[in-house]
Amino acid sequence: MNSIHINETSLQLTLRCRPGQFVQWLYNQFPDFKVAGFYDLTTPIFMLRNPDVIKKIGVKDFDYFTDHTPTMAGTSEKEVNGEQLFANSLFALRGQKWRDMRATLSPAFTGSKMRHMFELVAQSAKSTAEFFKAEAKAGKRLEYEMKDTLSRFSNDVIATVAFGIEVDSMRERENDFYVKGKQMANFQSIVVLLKFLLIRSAPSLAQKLKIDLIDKDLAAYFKTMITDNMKQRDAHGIIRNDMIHMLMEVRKGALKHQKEEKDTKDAGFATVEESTVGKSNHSRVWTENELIAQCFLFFLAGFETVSVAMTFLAYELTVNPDVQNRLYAEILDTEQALGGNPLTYEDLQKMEYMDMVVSEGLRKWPPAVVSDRFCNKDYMFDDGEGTRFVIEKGQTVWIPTIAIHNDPKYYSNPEKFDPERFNEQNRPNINLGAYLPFGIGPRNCIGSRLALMEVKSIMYYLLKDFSFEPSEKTQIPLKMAKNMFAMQAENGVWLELKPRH
Ligand code: HEM
Repeated sequence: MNSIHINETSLQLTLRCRPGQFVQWLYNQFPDFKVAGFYDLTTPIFMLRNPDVIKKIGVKDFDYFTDHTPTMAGTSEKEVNGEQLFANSLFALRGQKWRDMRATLSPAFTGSKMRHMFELVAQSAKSTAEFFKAEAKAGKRLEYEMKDTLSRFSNDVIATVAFGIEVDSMRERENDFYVKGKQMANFQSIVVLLKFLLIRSAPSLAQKLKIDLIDKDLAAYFKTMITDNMKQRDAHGIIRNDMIHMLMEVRKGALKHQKEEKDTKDAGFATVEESTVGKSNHSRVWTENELIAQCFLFFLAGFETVSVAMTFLAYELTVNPDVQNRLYAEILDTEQALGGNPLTYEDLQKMEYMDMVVSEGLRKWPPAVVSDRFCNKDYMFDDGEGTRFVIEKGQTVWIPTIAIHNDPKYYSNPEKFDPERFNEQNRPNINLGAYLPFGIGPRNCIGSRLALMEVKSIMYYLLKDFSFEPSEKTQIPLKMAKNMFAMQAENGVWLELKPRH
């Protein structure tokens, strides 16, 4: 192992750099090493540079690396007070409490639950396409910045799926849910950055002050929405196939994995199989706040990531018209086979080229550029080839997803957008330690099936009626903006939707 000393915190560096570039720069410093170390001032961080090492730490030796680094939450279960939202969310929870929450929520994200939720997602996708059709009919030119446009769609999906309300952010552009949601997801605001730094540098003080990354007033707004919604449903016996319904089932102890549930790759190649942790039993009873905290996380985890995935995919389809045409042909075939019936979750899953295209989009532009793990007991790293050293309890390891996805060692000509990497013949050759859009092991993204369903649905409904074309504002090739948390194009991703009929 070799190491490098960075005289700025990684926070400072990422503020000045483009996030993907920063990770790739670090990764490229040590091309011959499986693990490289760097110091974030005095804190050592181990960067895992090898797919087999990533699988070992992420899956086989998961018990040493169950949690994320406590930069945003207390360091122990006792330190997280019941009222905090982010700290009680699945992403931030630690140890046994995380295991219990994962097992509680896992049955809500299976293929069969997604099948039920599909209608809500498809409704939002259809409504978005209808909006563009109406604009075209009114004689308007359909030139849009896609991040803004598609984040309105992903906002409406989270509103309907996680908060149980219907909003229309394409037509009512400044609706409360969208405006407040955007504020909540804005991790670049100076207040959030200061809170982040305080939690990170003085966790005990942050704990005493009950600091939470989520703003109090915004939290109150969304919390009231959820509790009112639950009361209405209780009072009137309303059942709606969404996350609130699932959480109400959790309260009754009625949400369980179905025995016959098939899991592997059912929603697409990029999904990660749920581990035994997610399928285990526990007897913990959750408070209302602990359950509501999960809806907030679904918003934070699903809003930006899904918008980024869709935006960069739209760009690639625009600059690769041959891929777009082939995908359109598959959409037409699917529509014809439907014979006038509405698209179902199963139909979407059957679209093989769509899955190849989405998998390649997530390879080239992974919305989560890096994943981390926190070592919870001393770990002897041994690659069996002479490299042995201890990763101490309290130290952090990084999985540099974007760098691995763009390393020619694993993907030849990585700059090329080539869905054929994921065709039936090539799929078995992909090392799963080198394809990590939704992370790895038991701590992988619980929402991957929902995310893929969103991306595929919107692409289906938009491409059915419009082609994606470059406009004068399209920046080719794209340049990335200096943005600490998000993958963002410098001038946005502009393109034109041209009506097909
Ligand atoms: C394309 C979209 C998305 C991408 C690329 C993405 C990626 C990720 C990644 C990389 C992780 C960390 C995994 C690890 O460390 O191994 C994660 C965790 C998580 N994601 Fe996603 N995600 C997406 C969409 C969503 C959606 C729609 C939801 C919502 C419901 C969601 C909910 C979560 C949650 C709750 C966690 C924490 C899981 C845990 O700690 O047990 N994500 N996601």
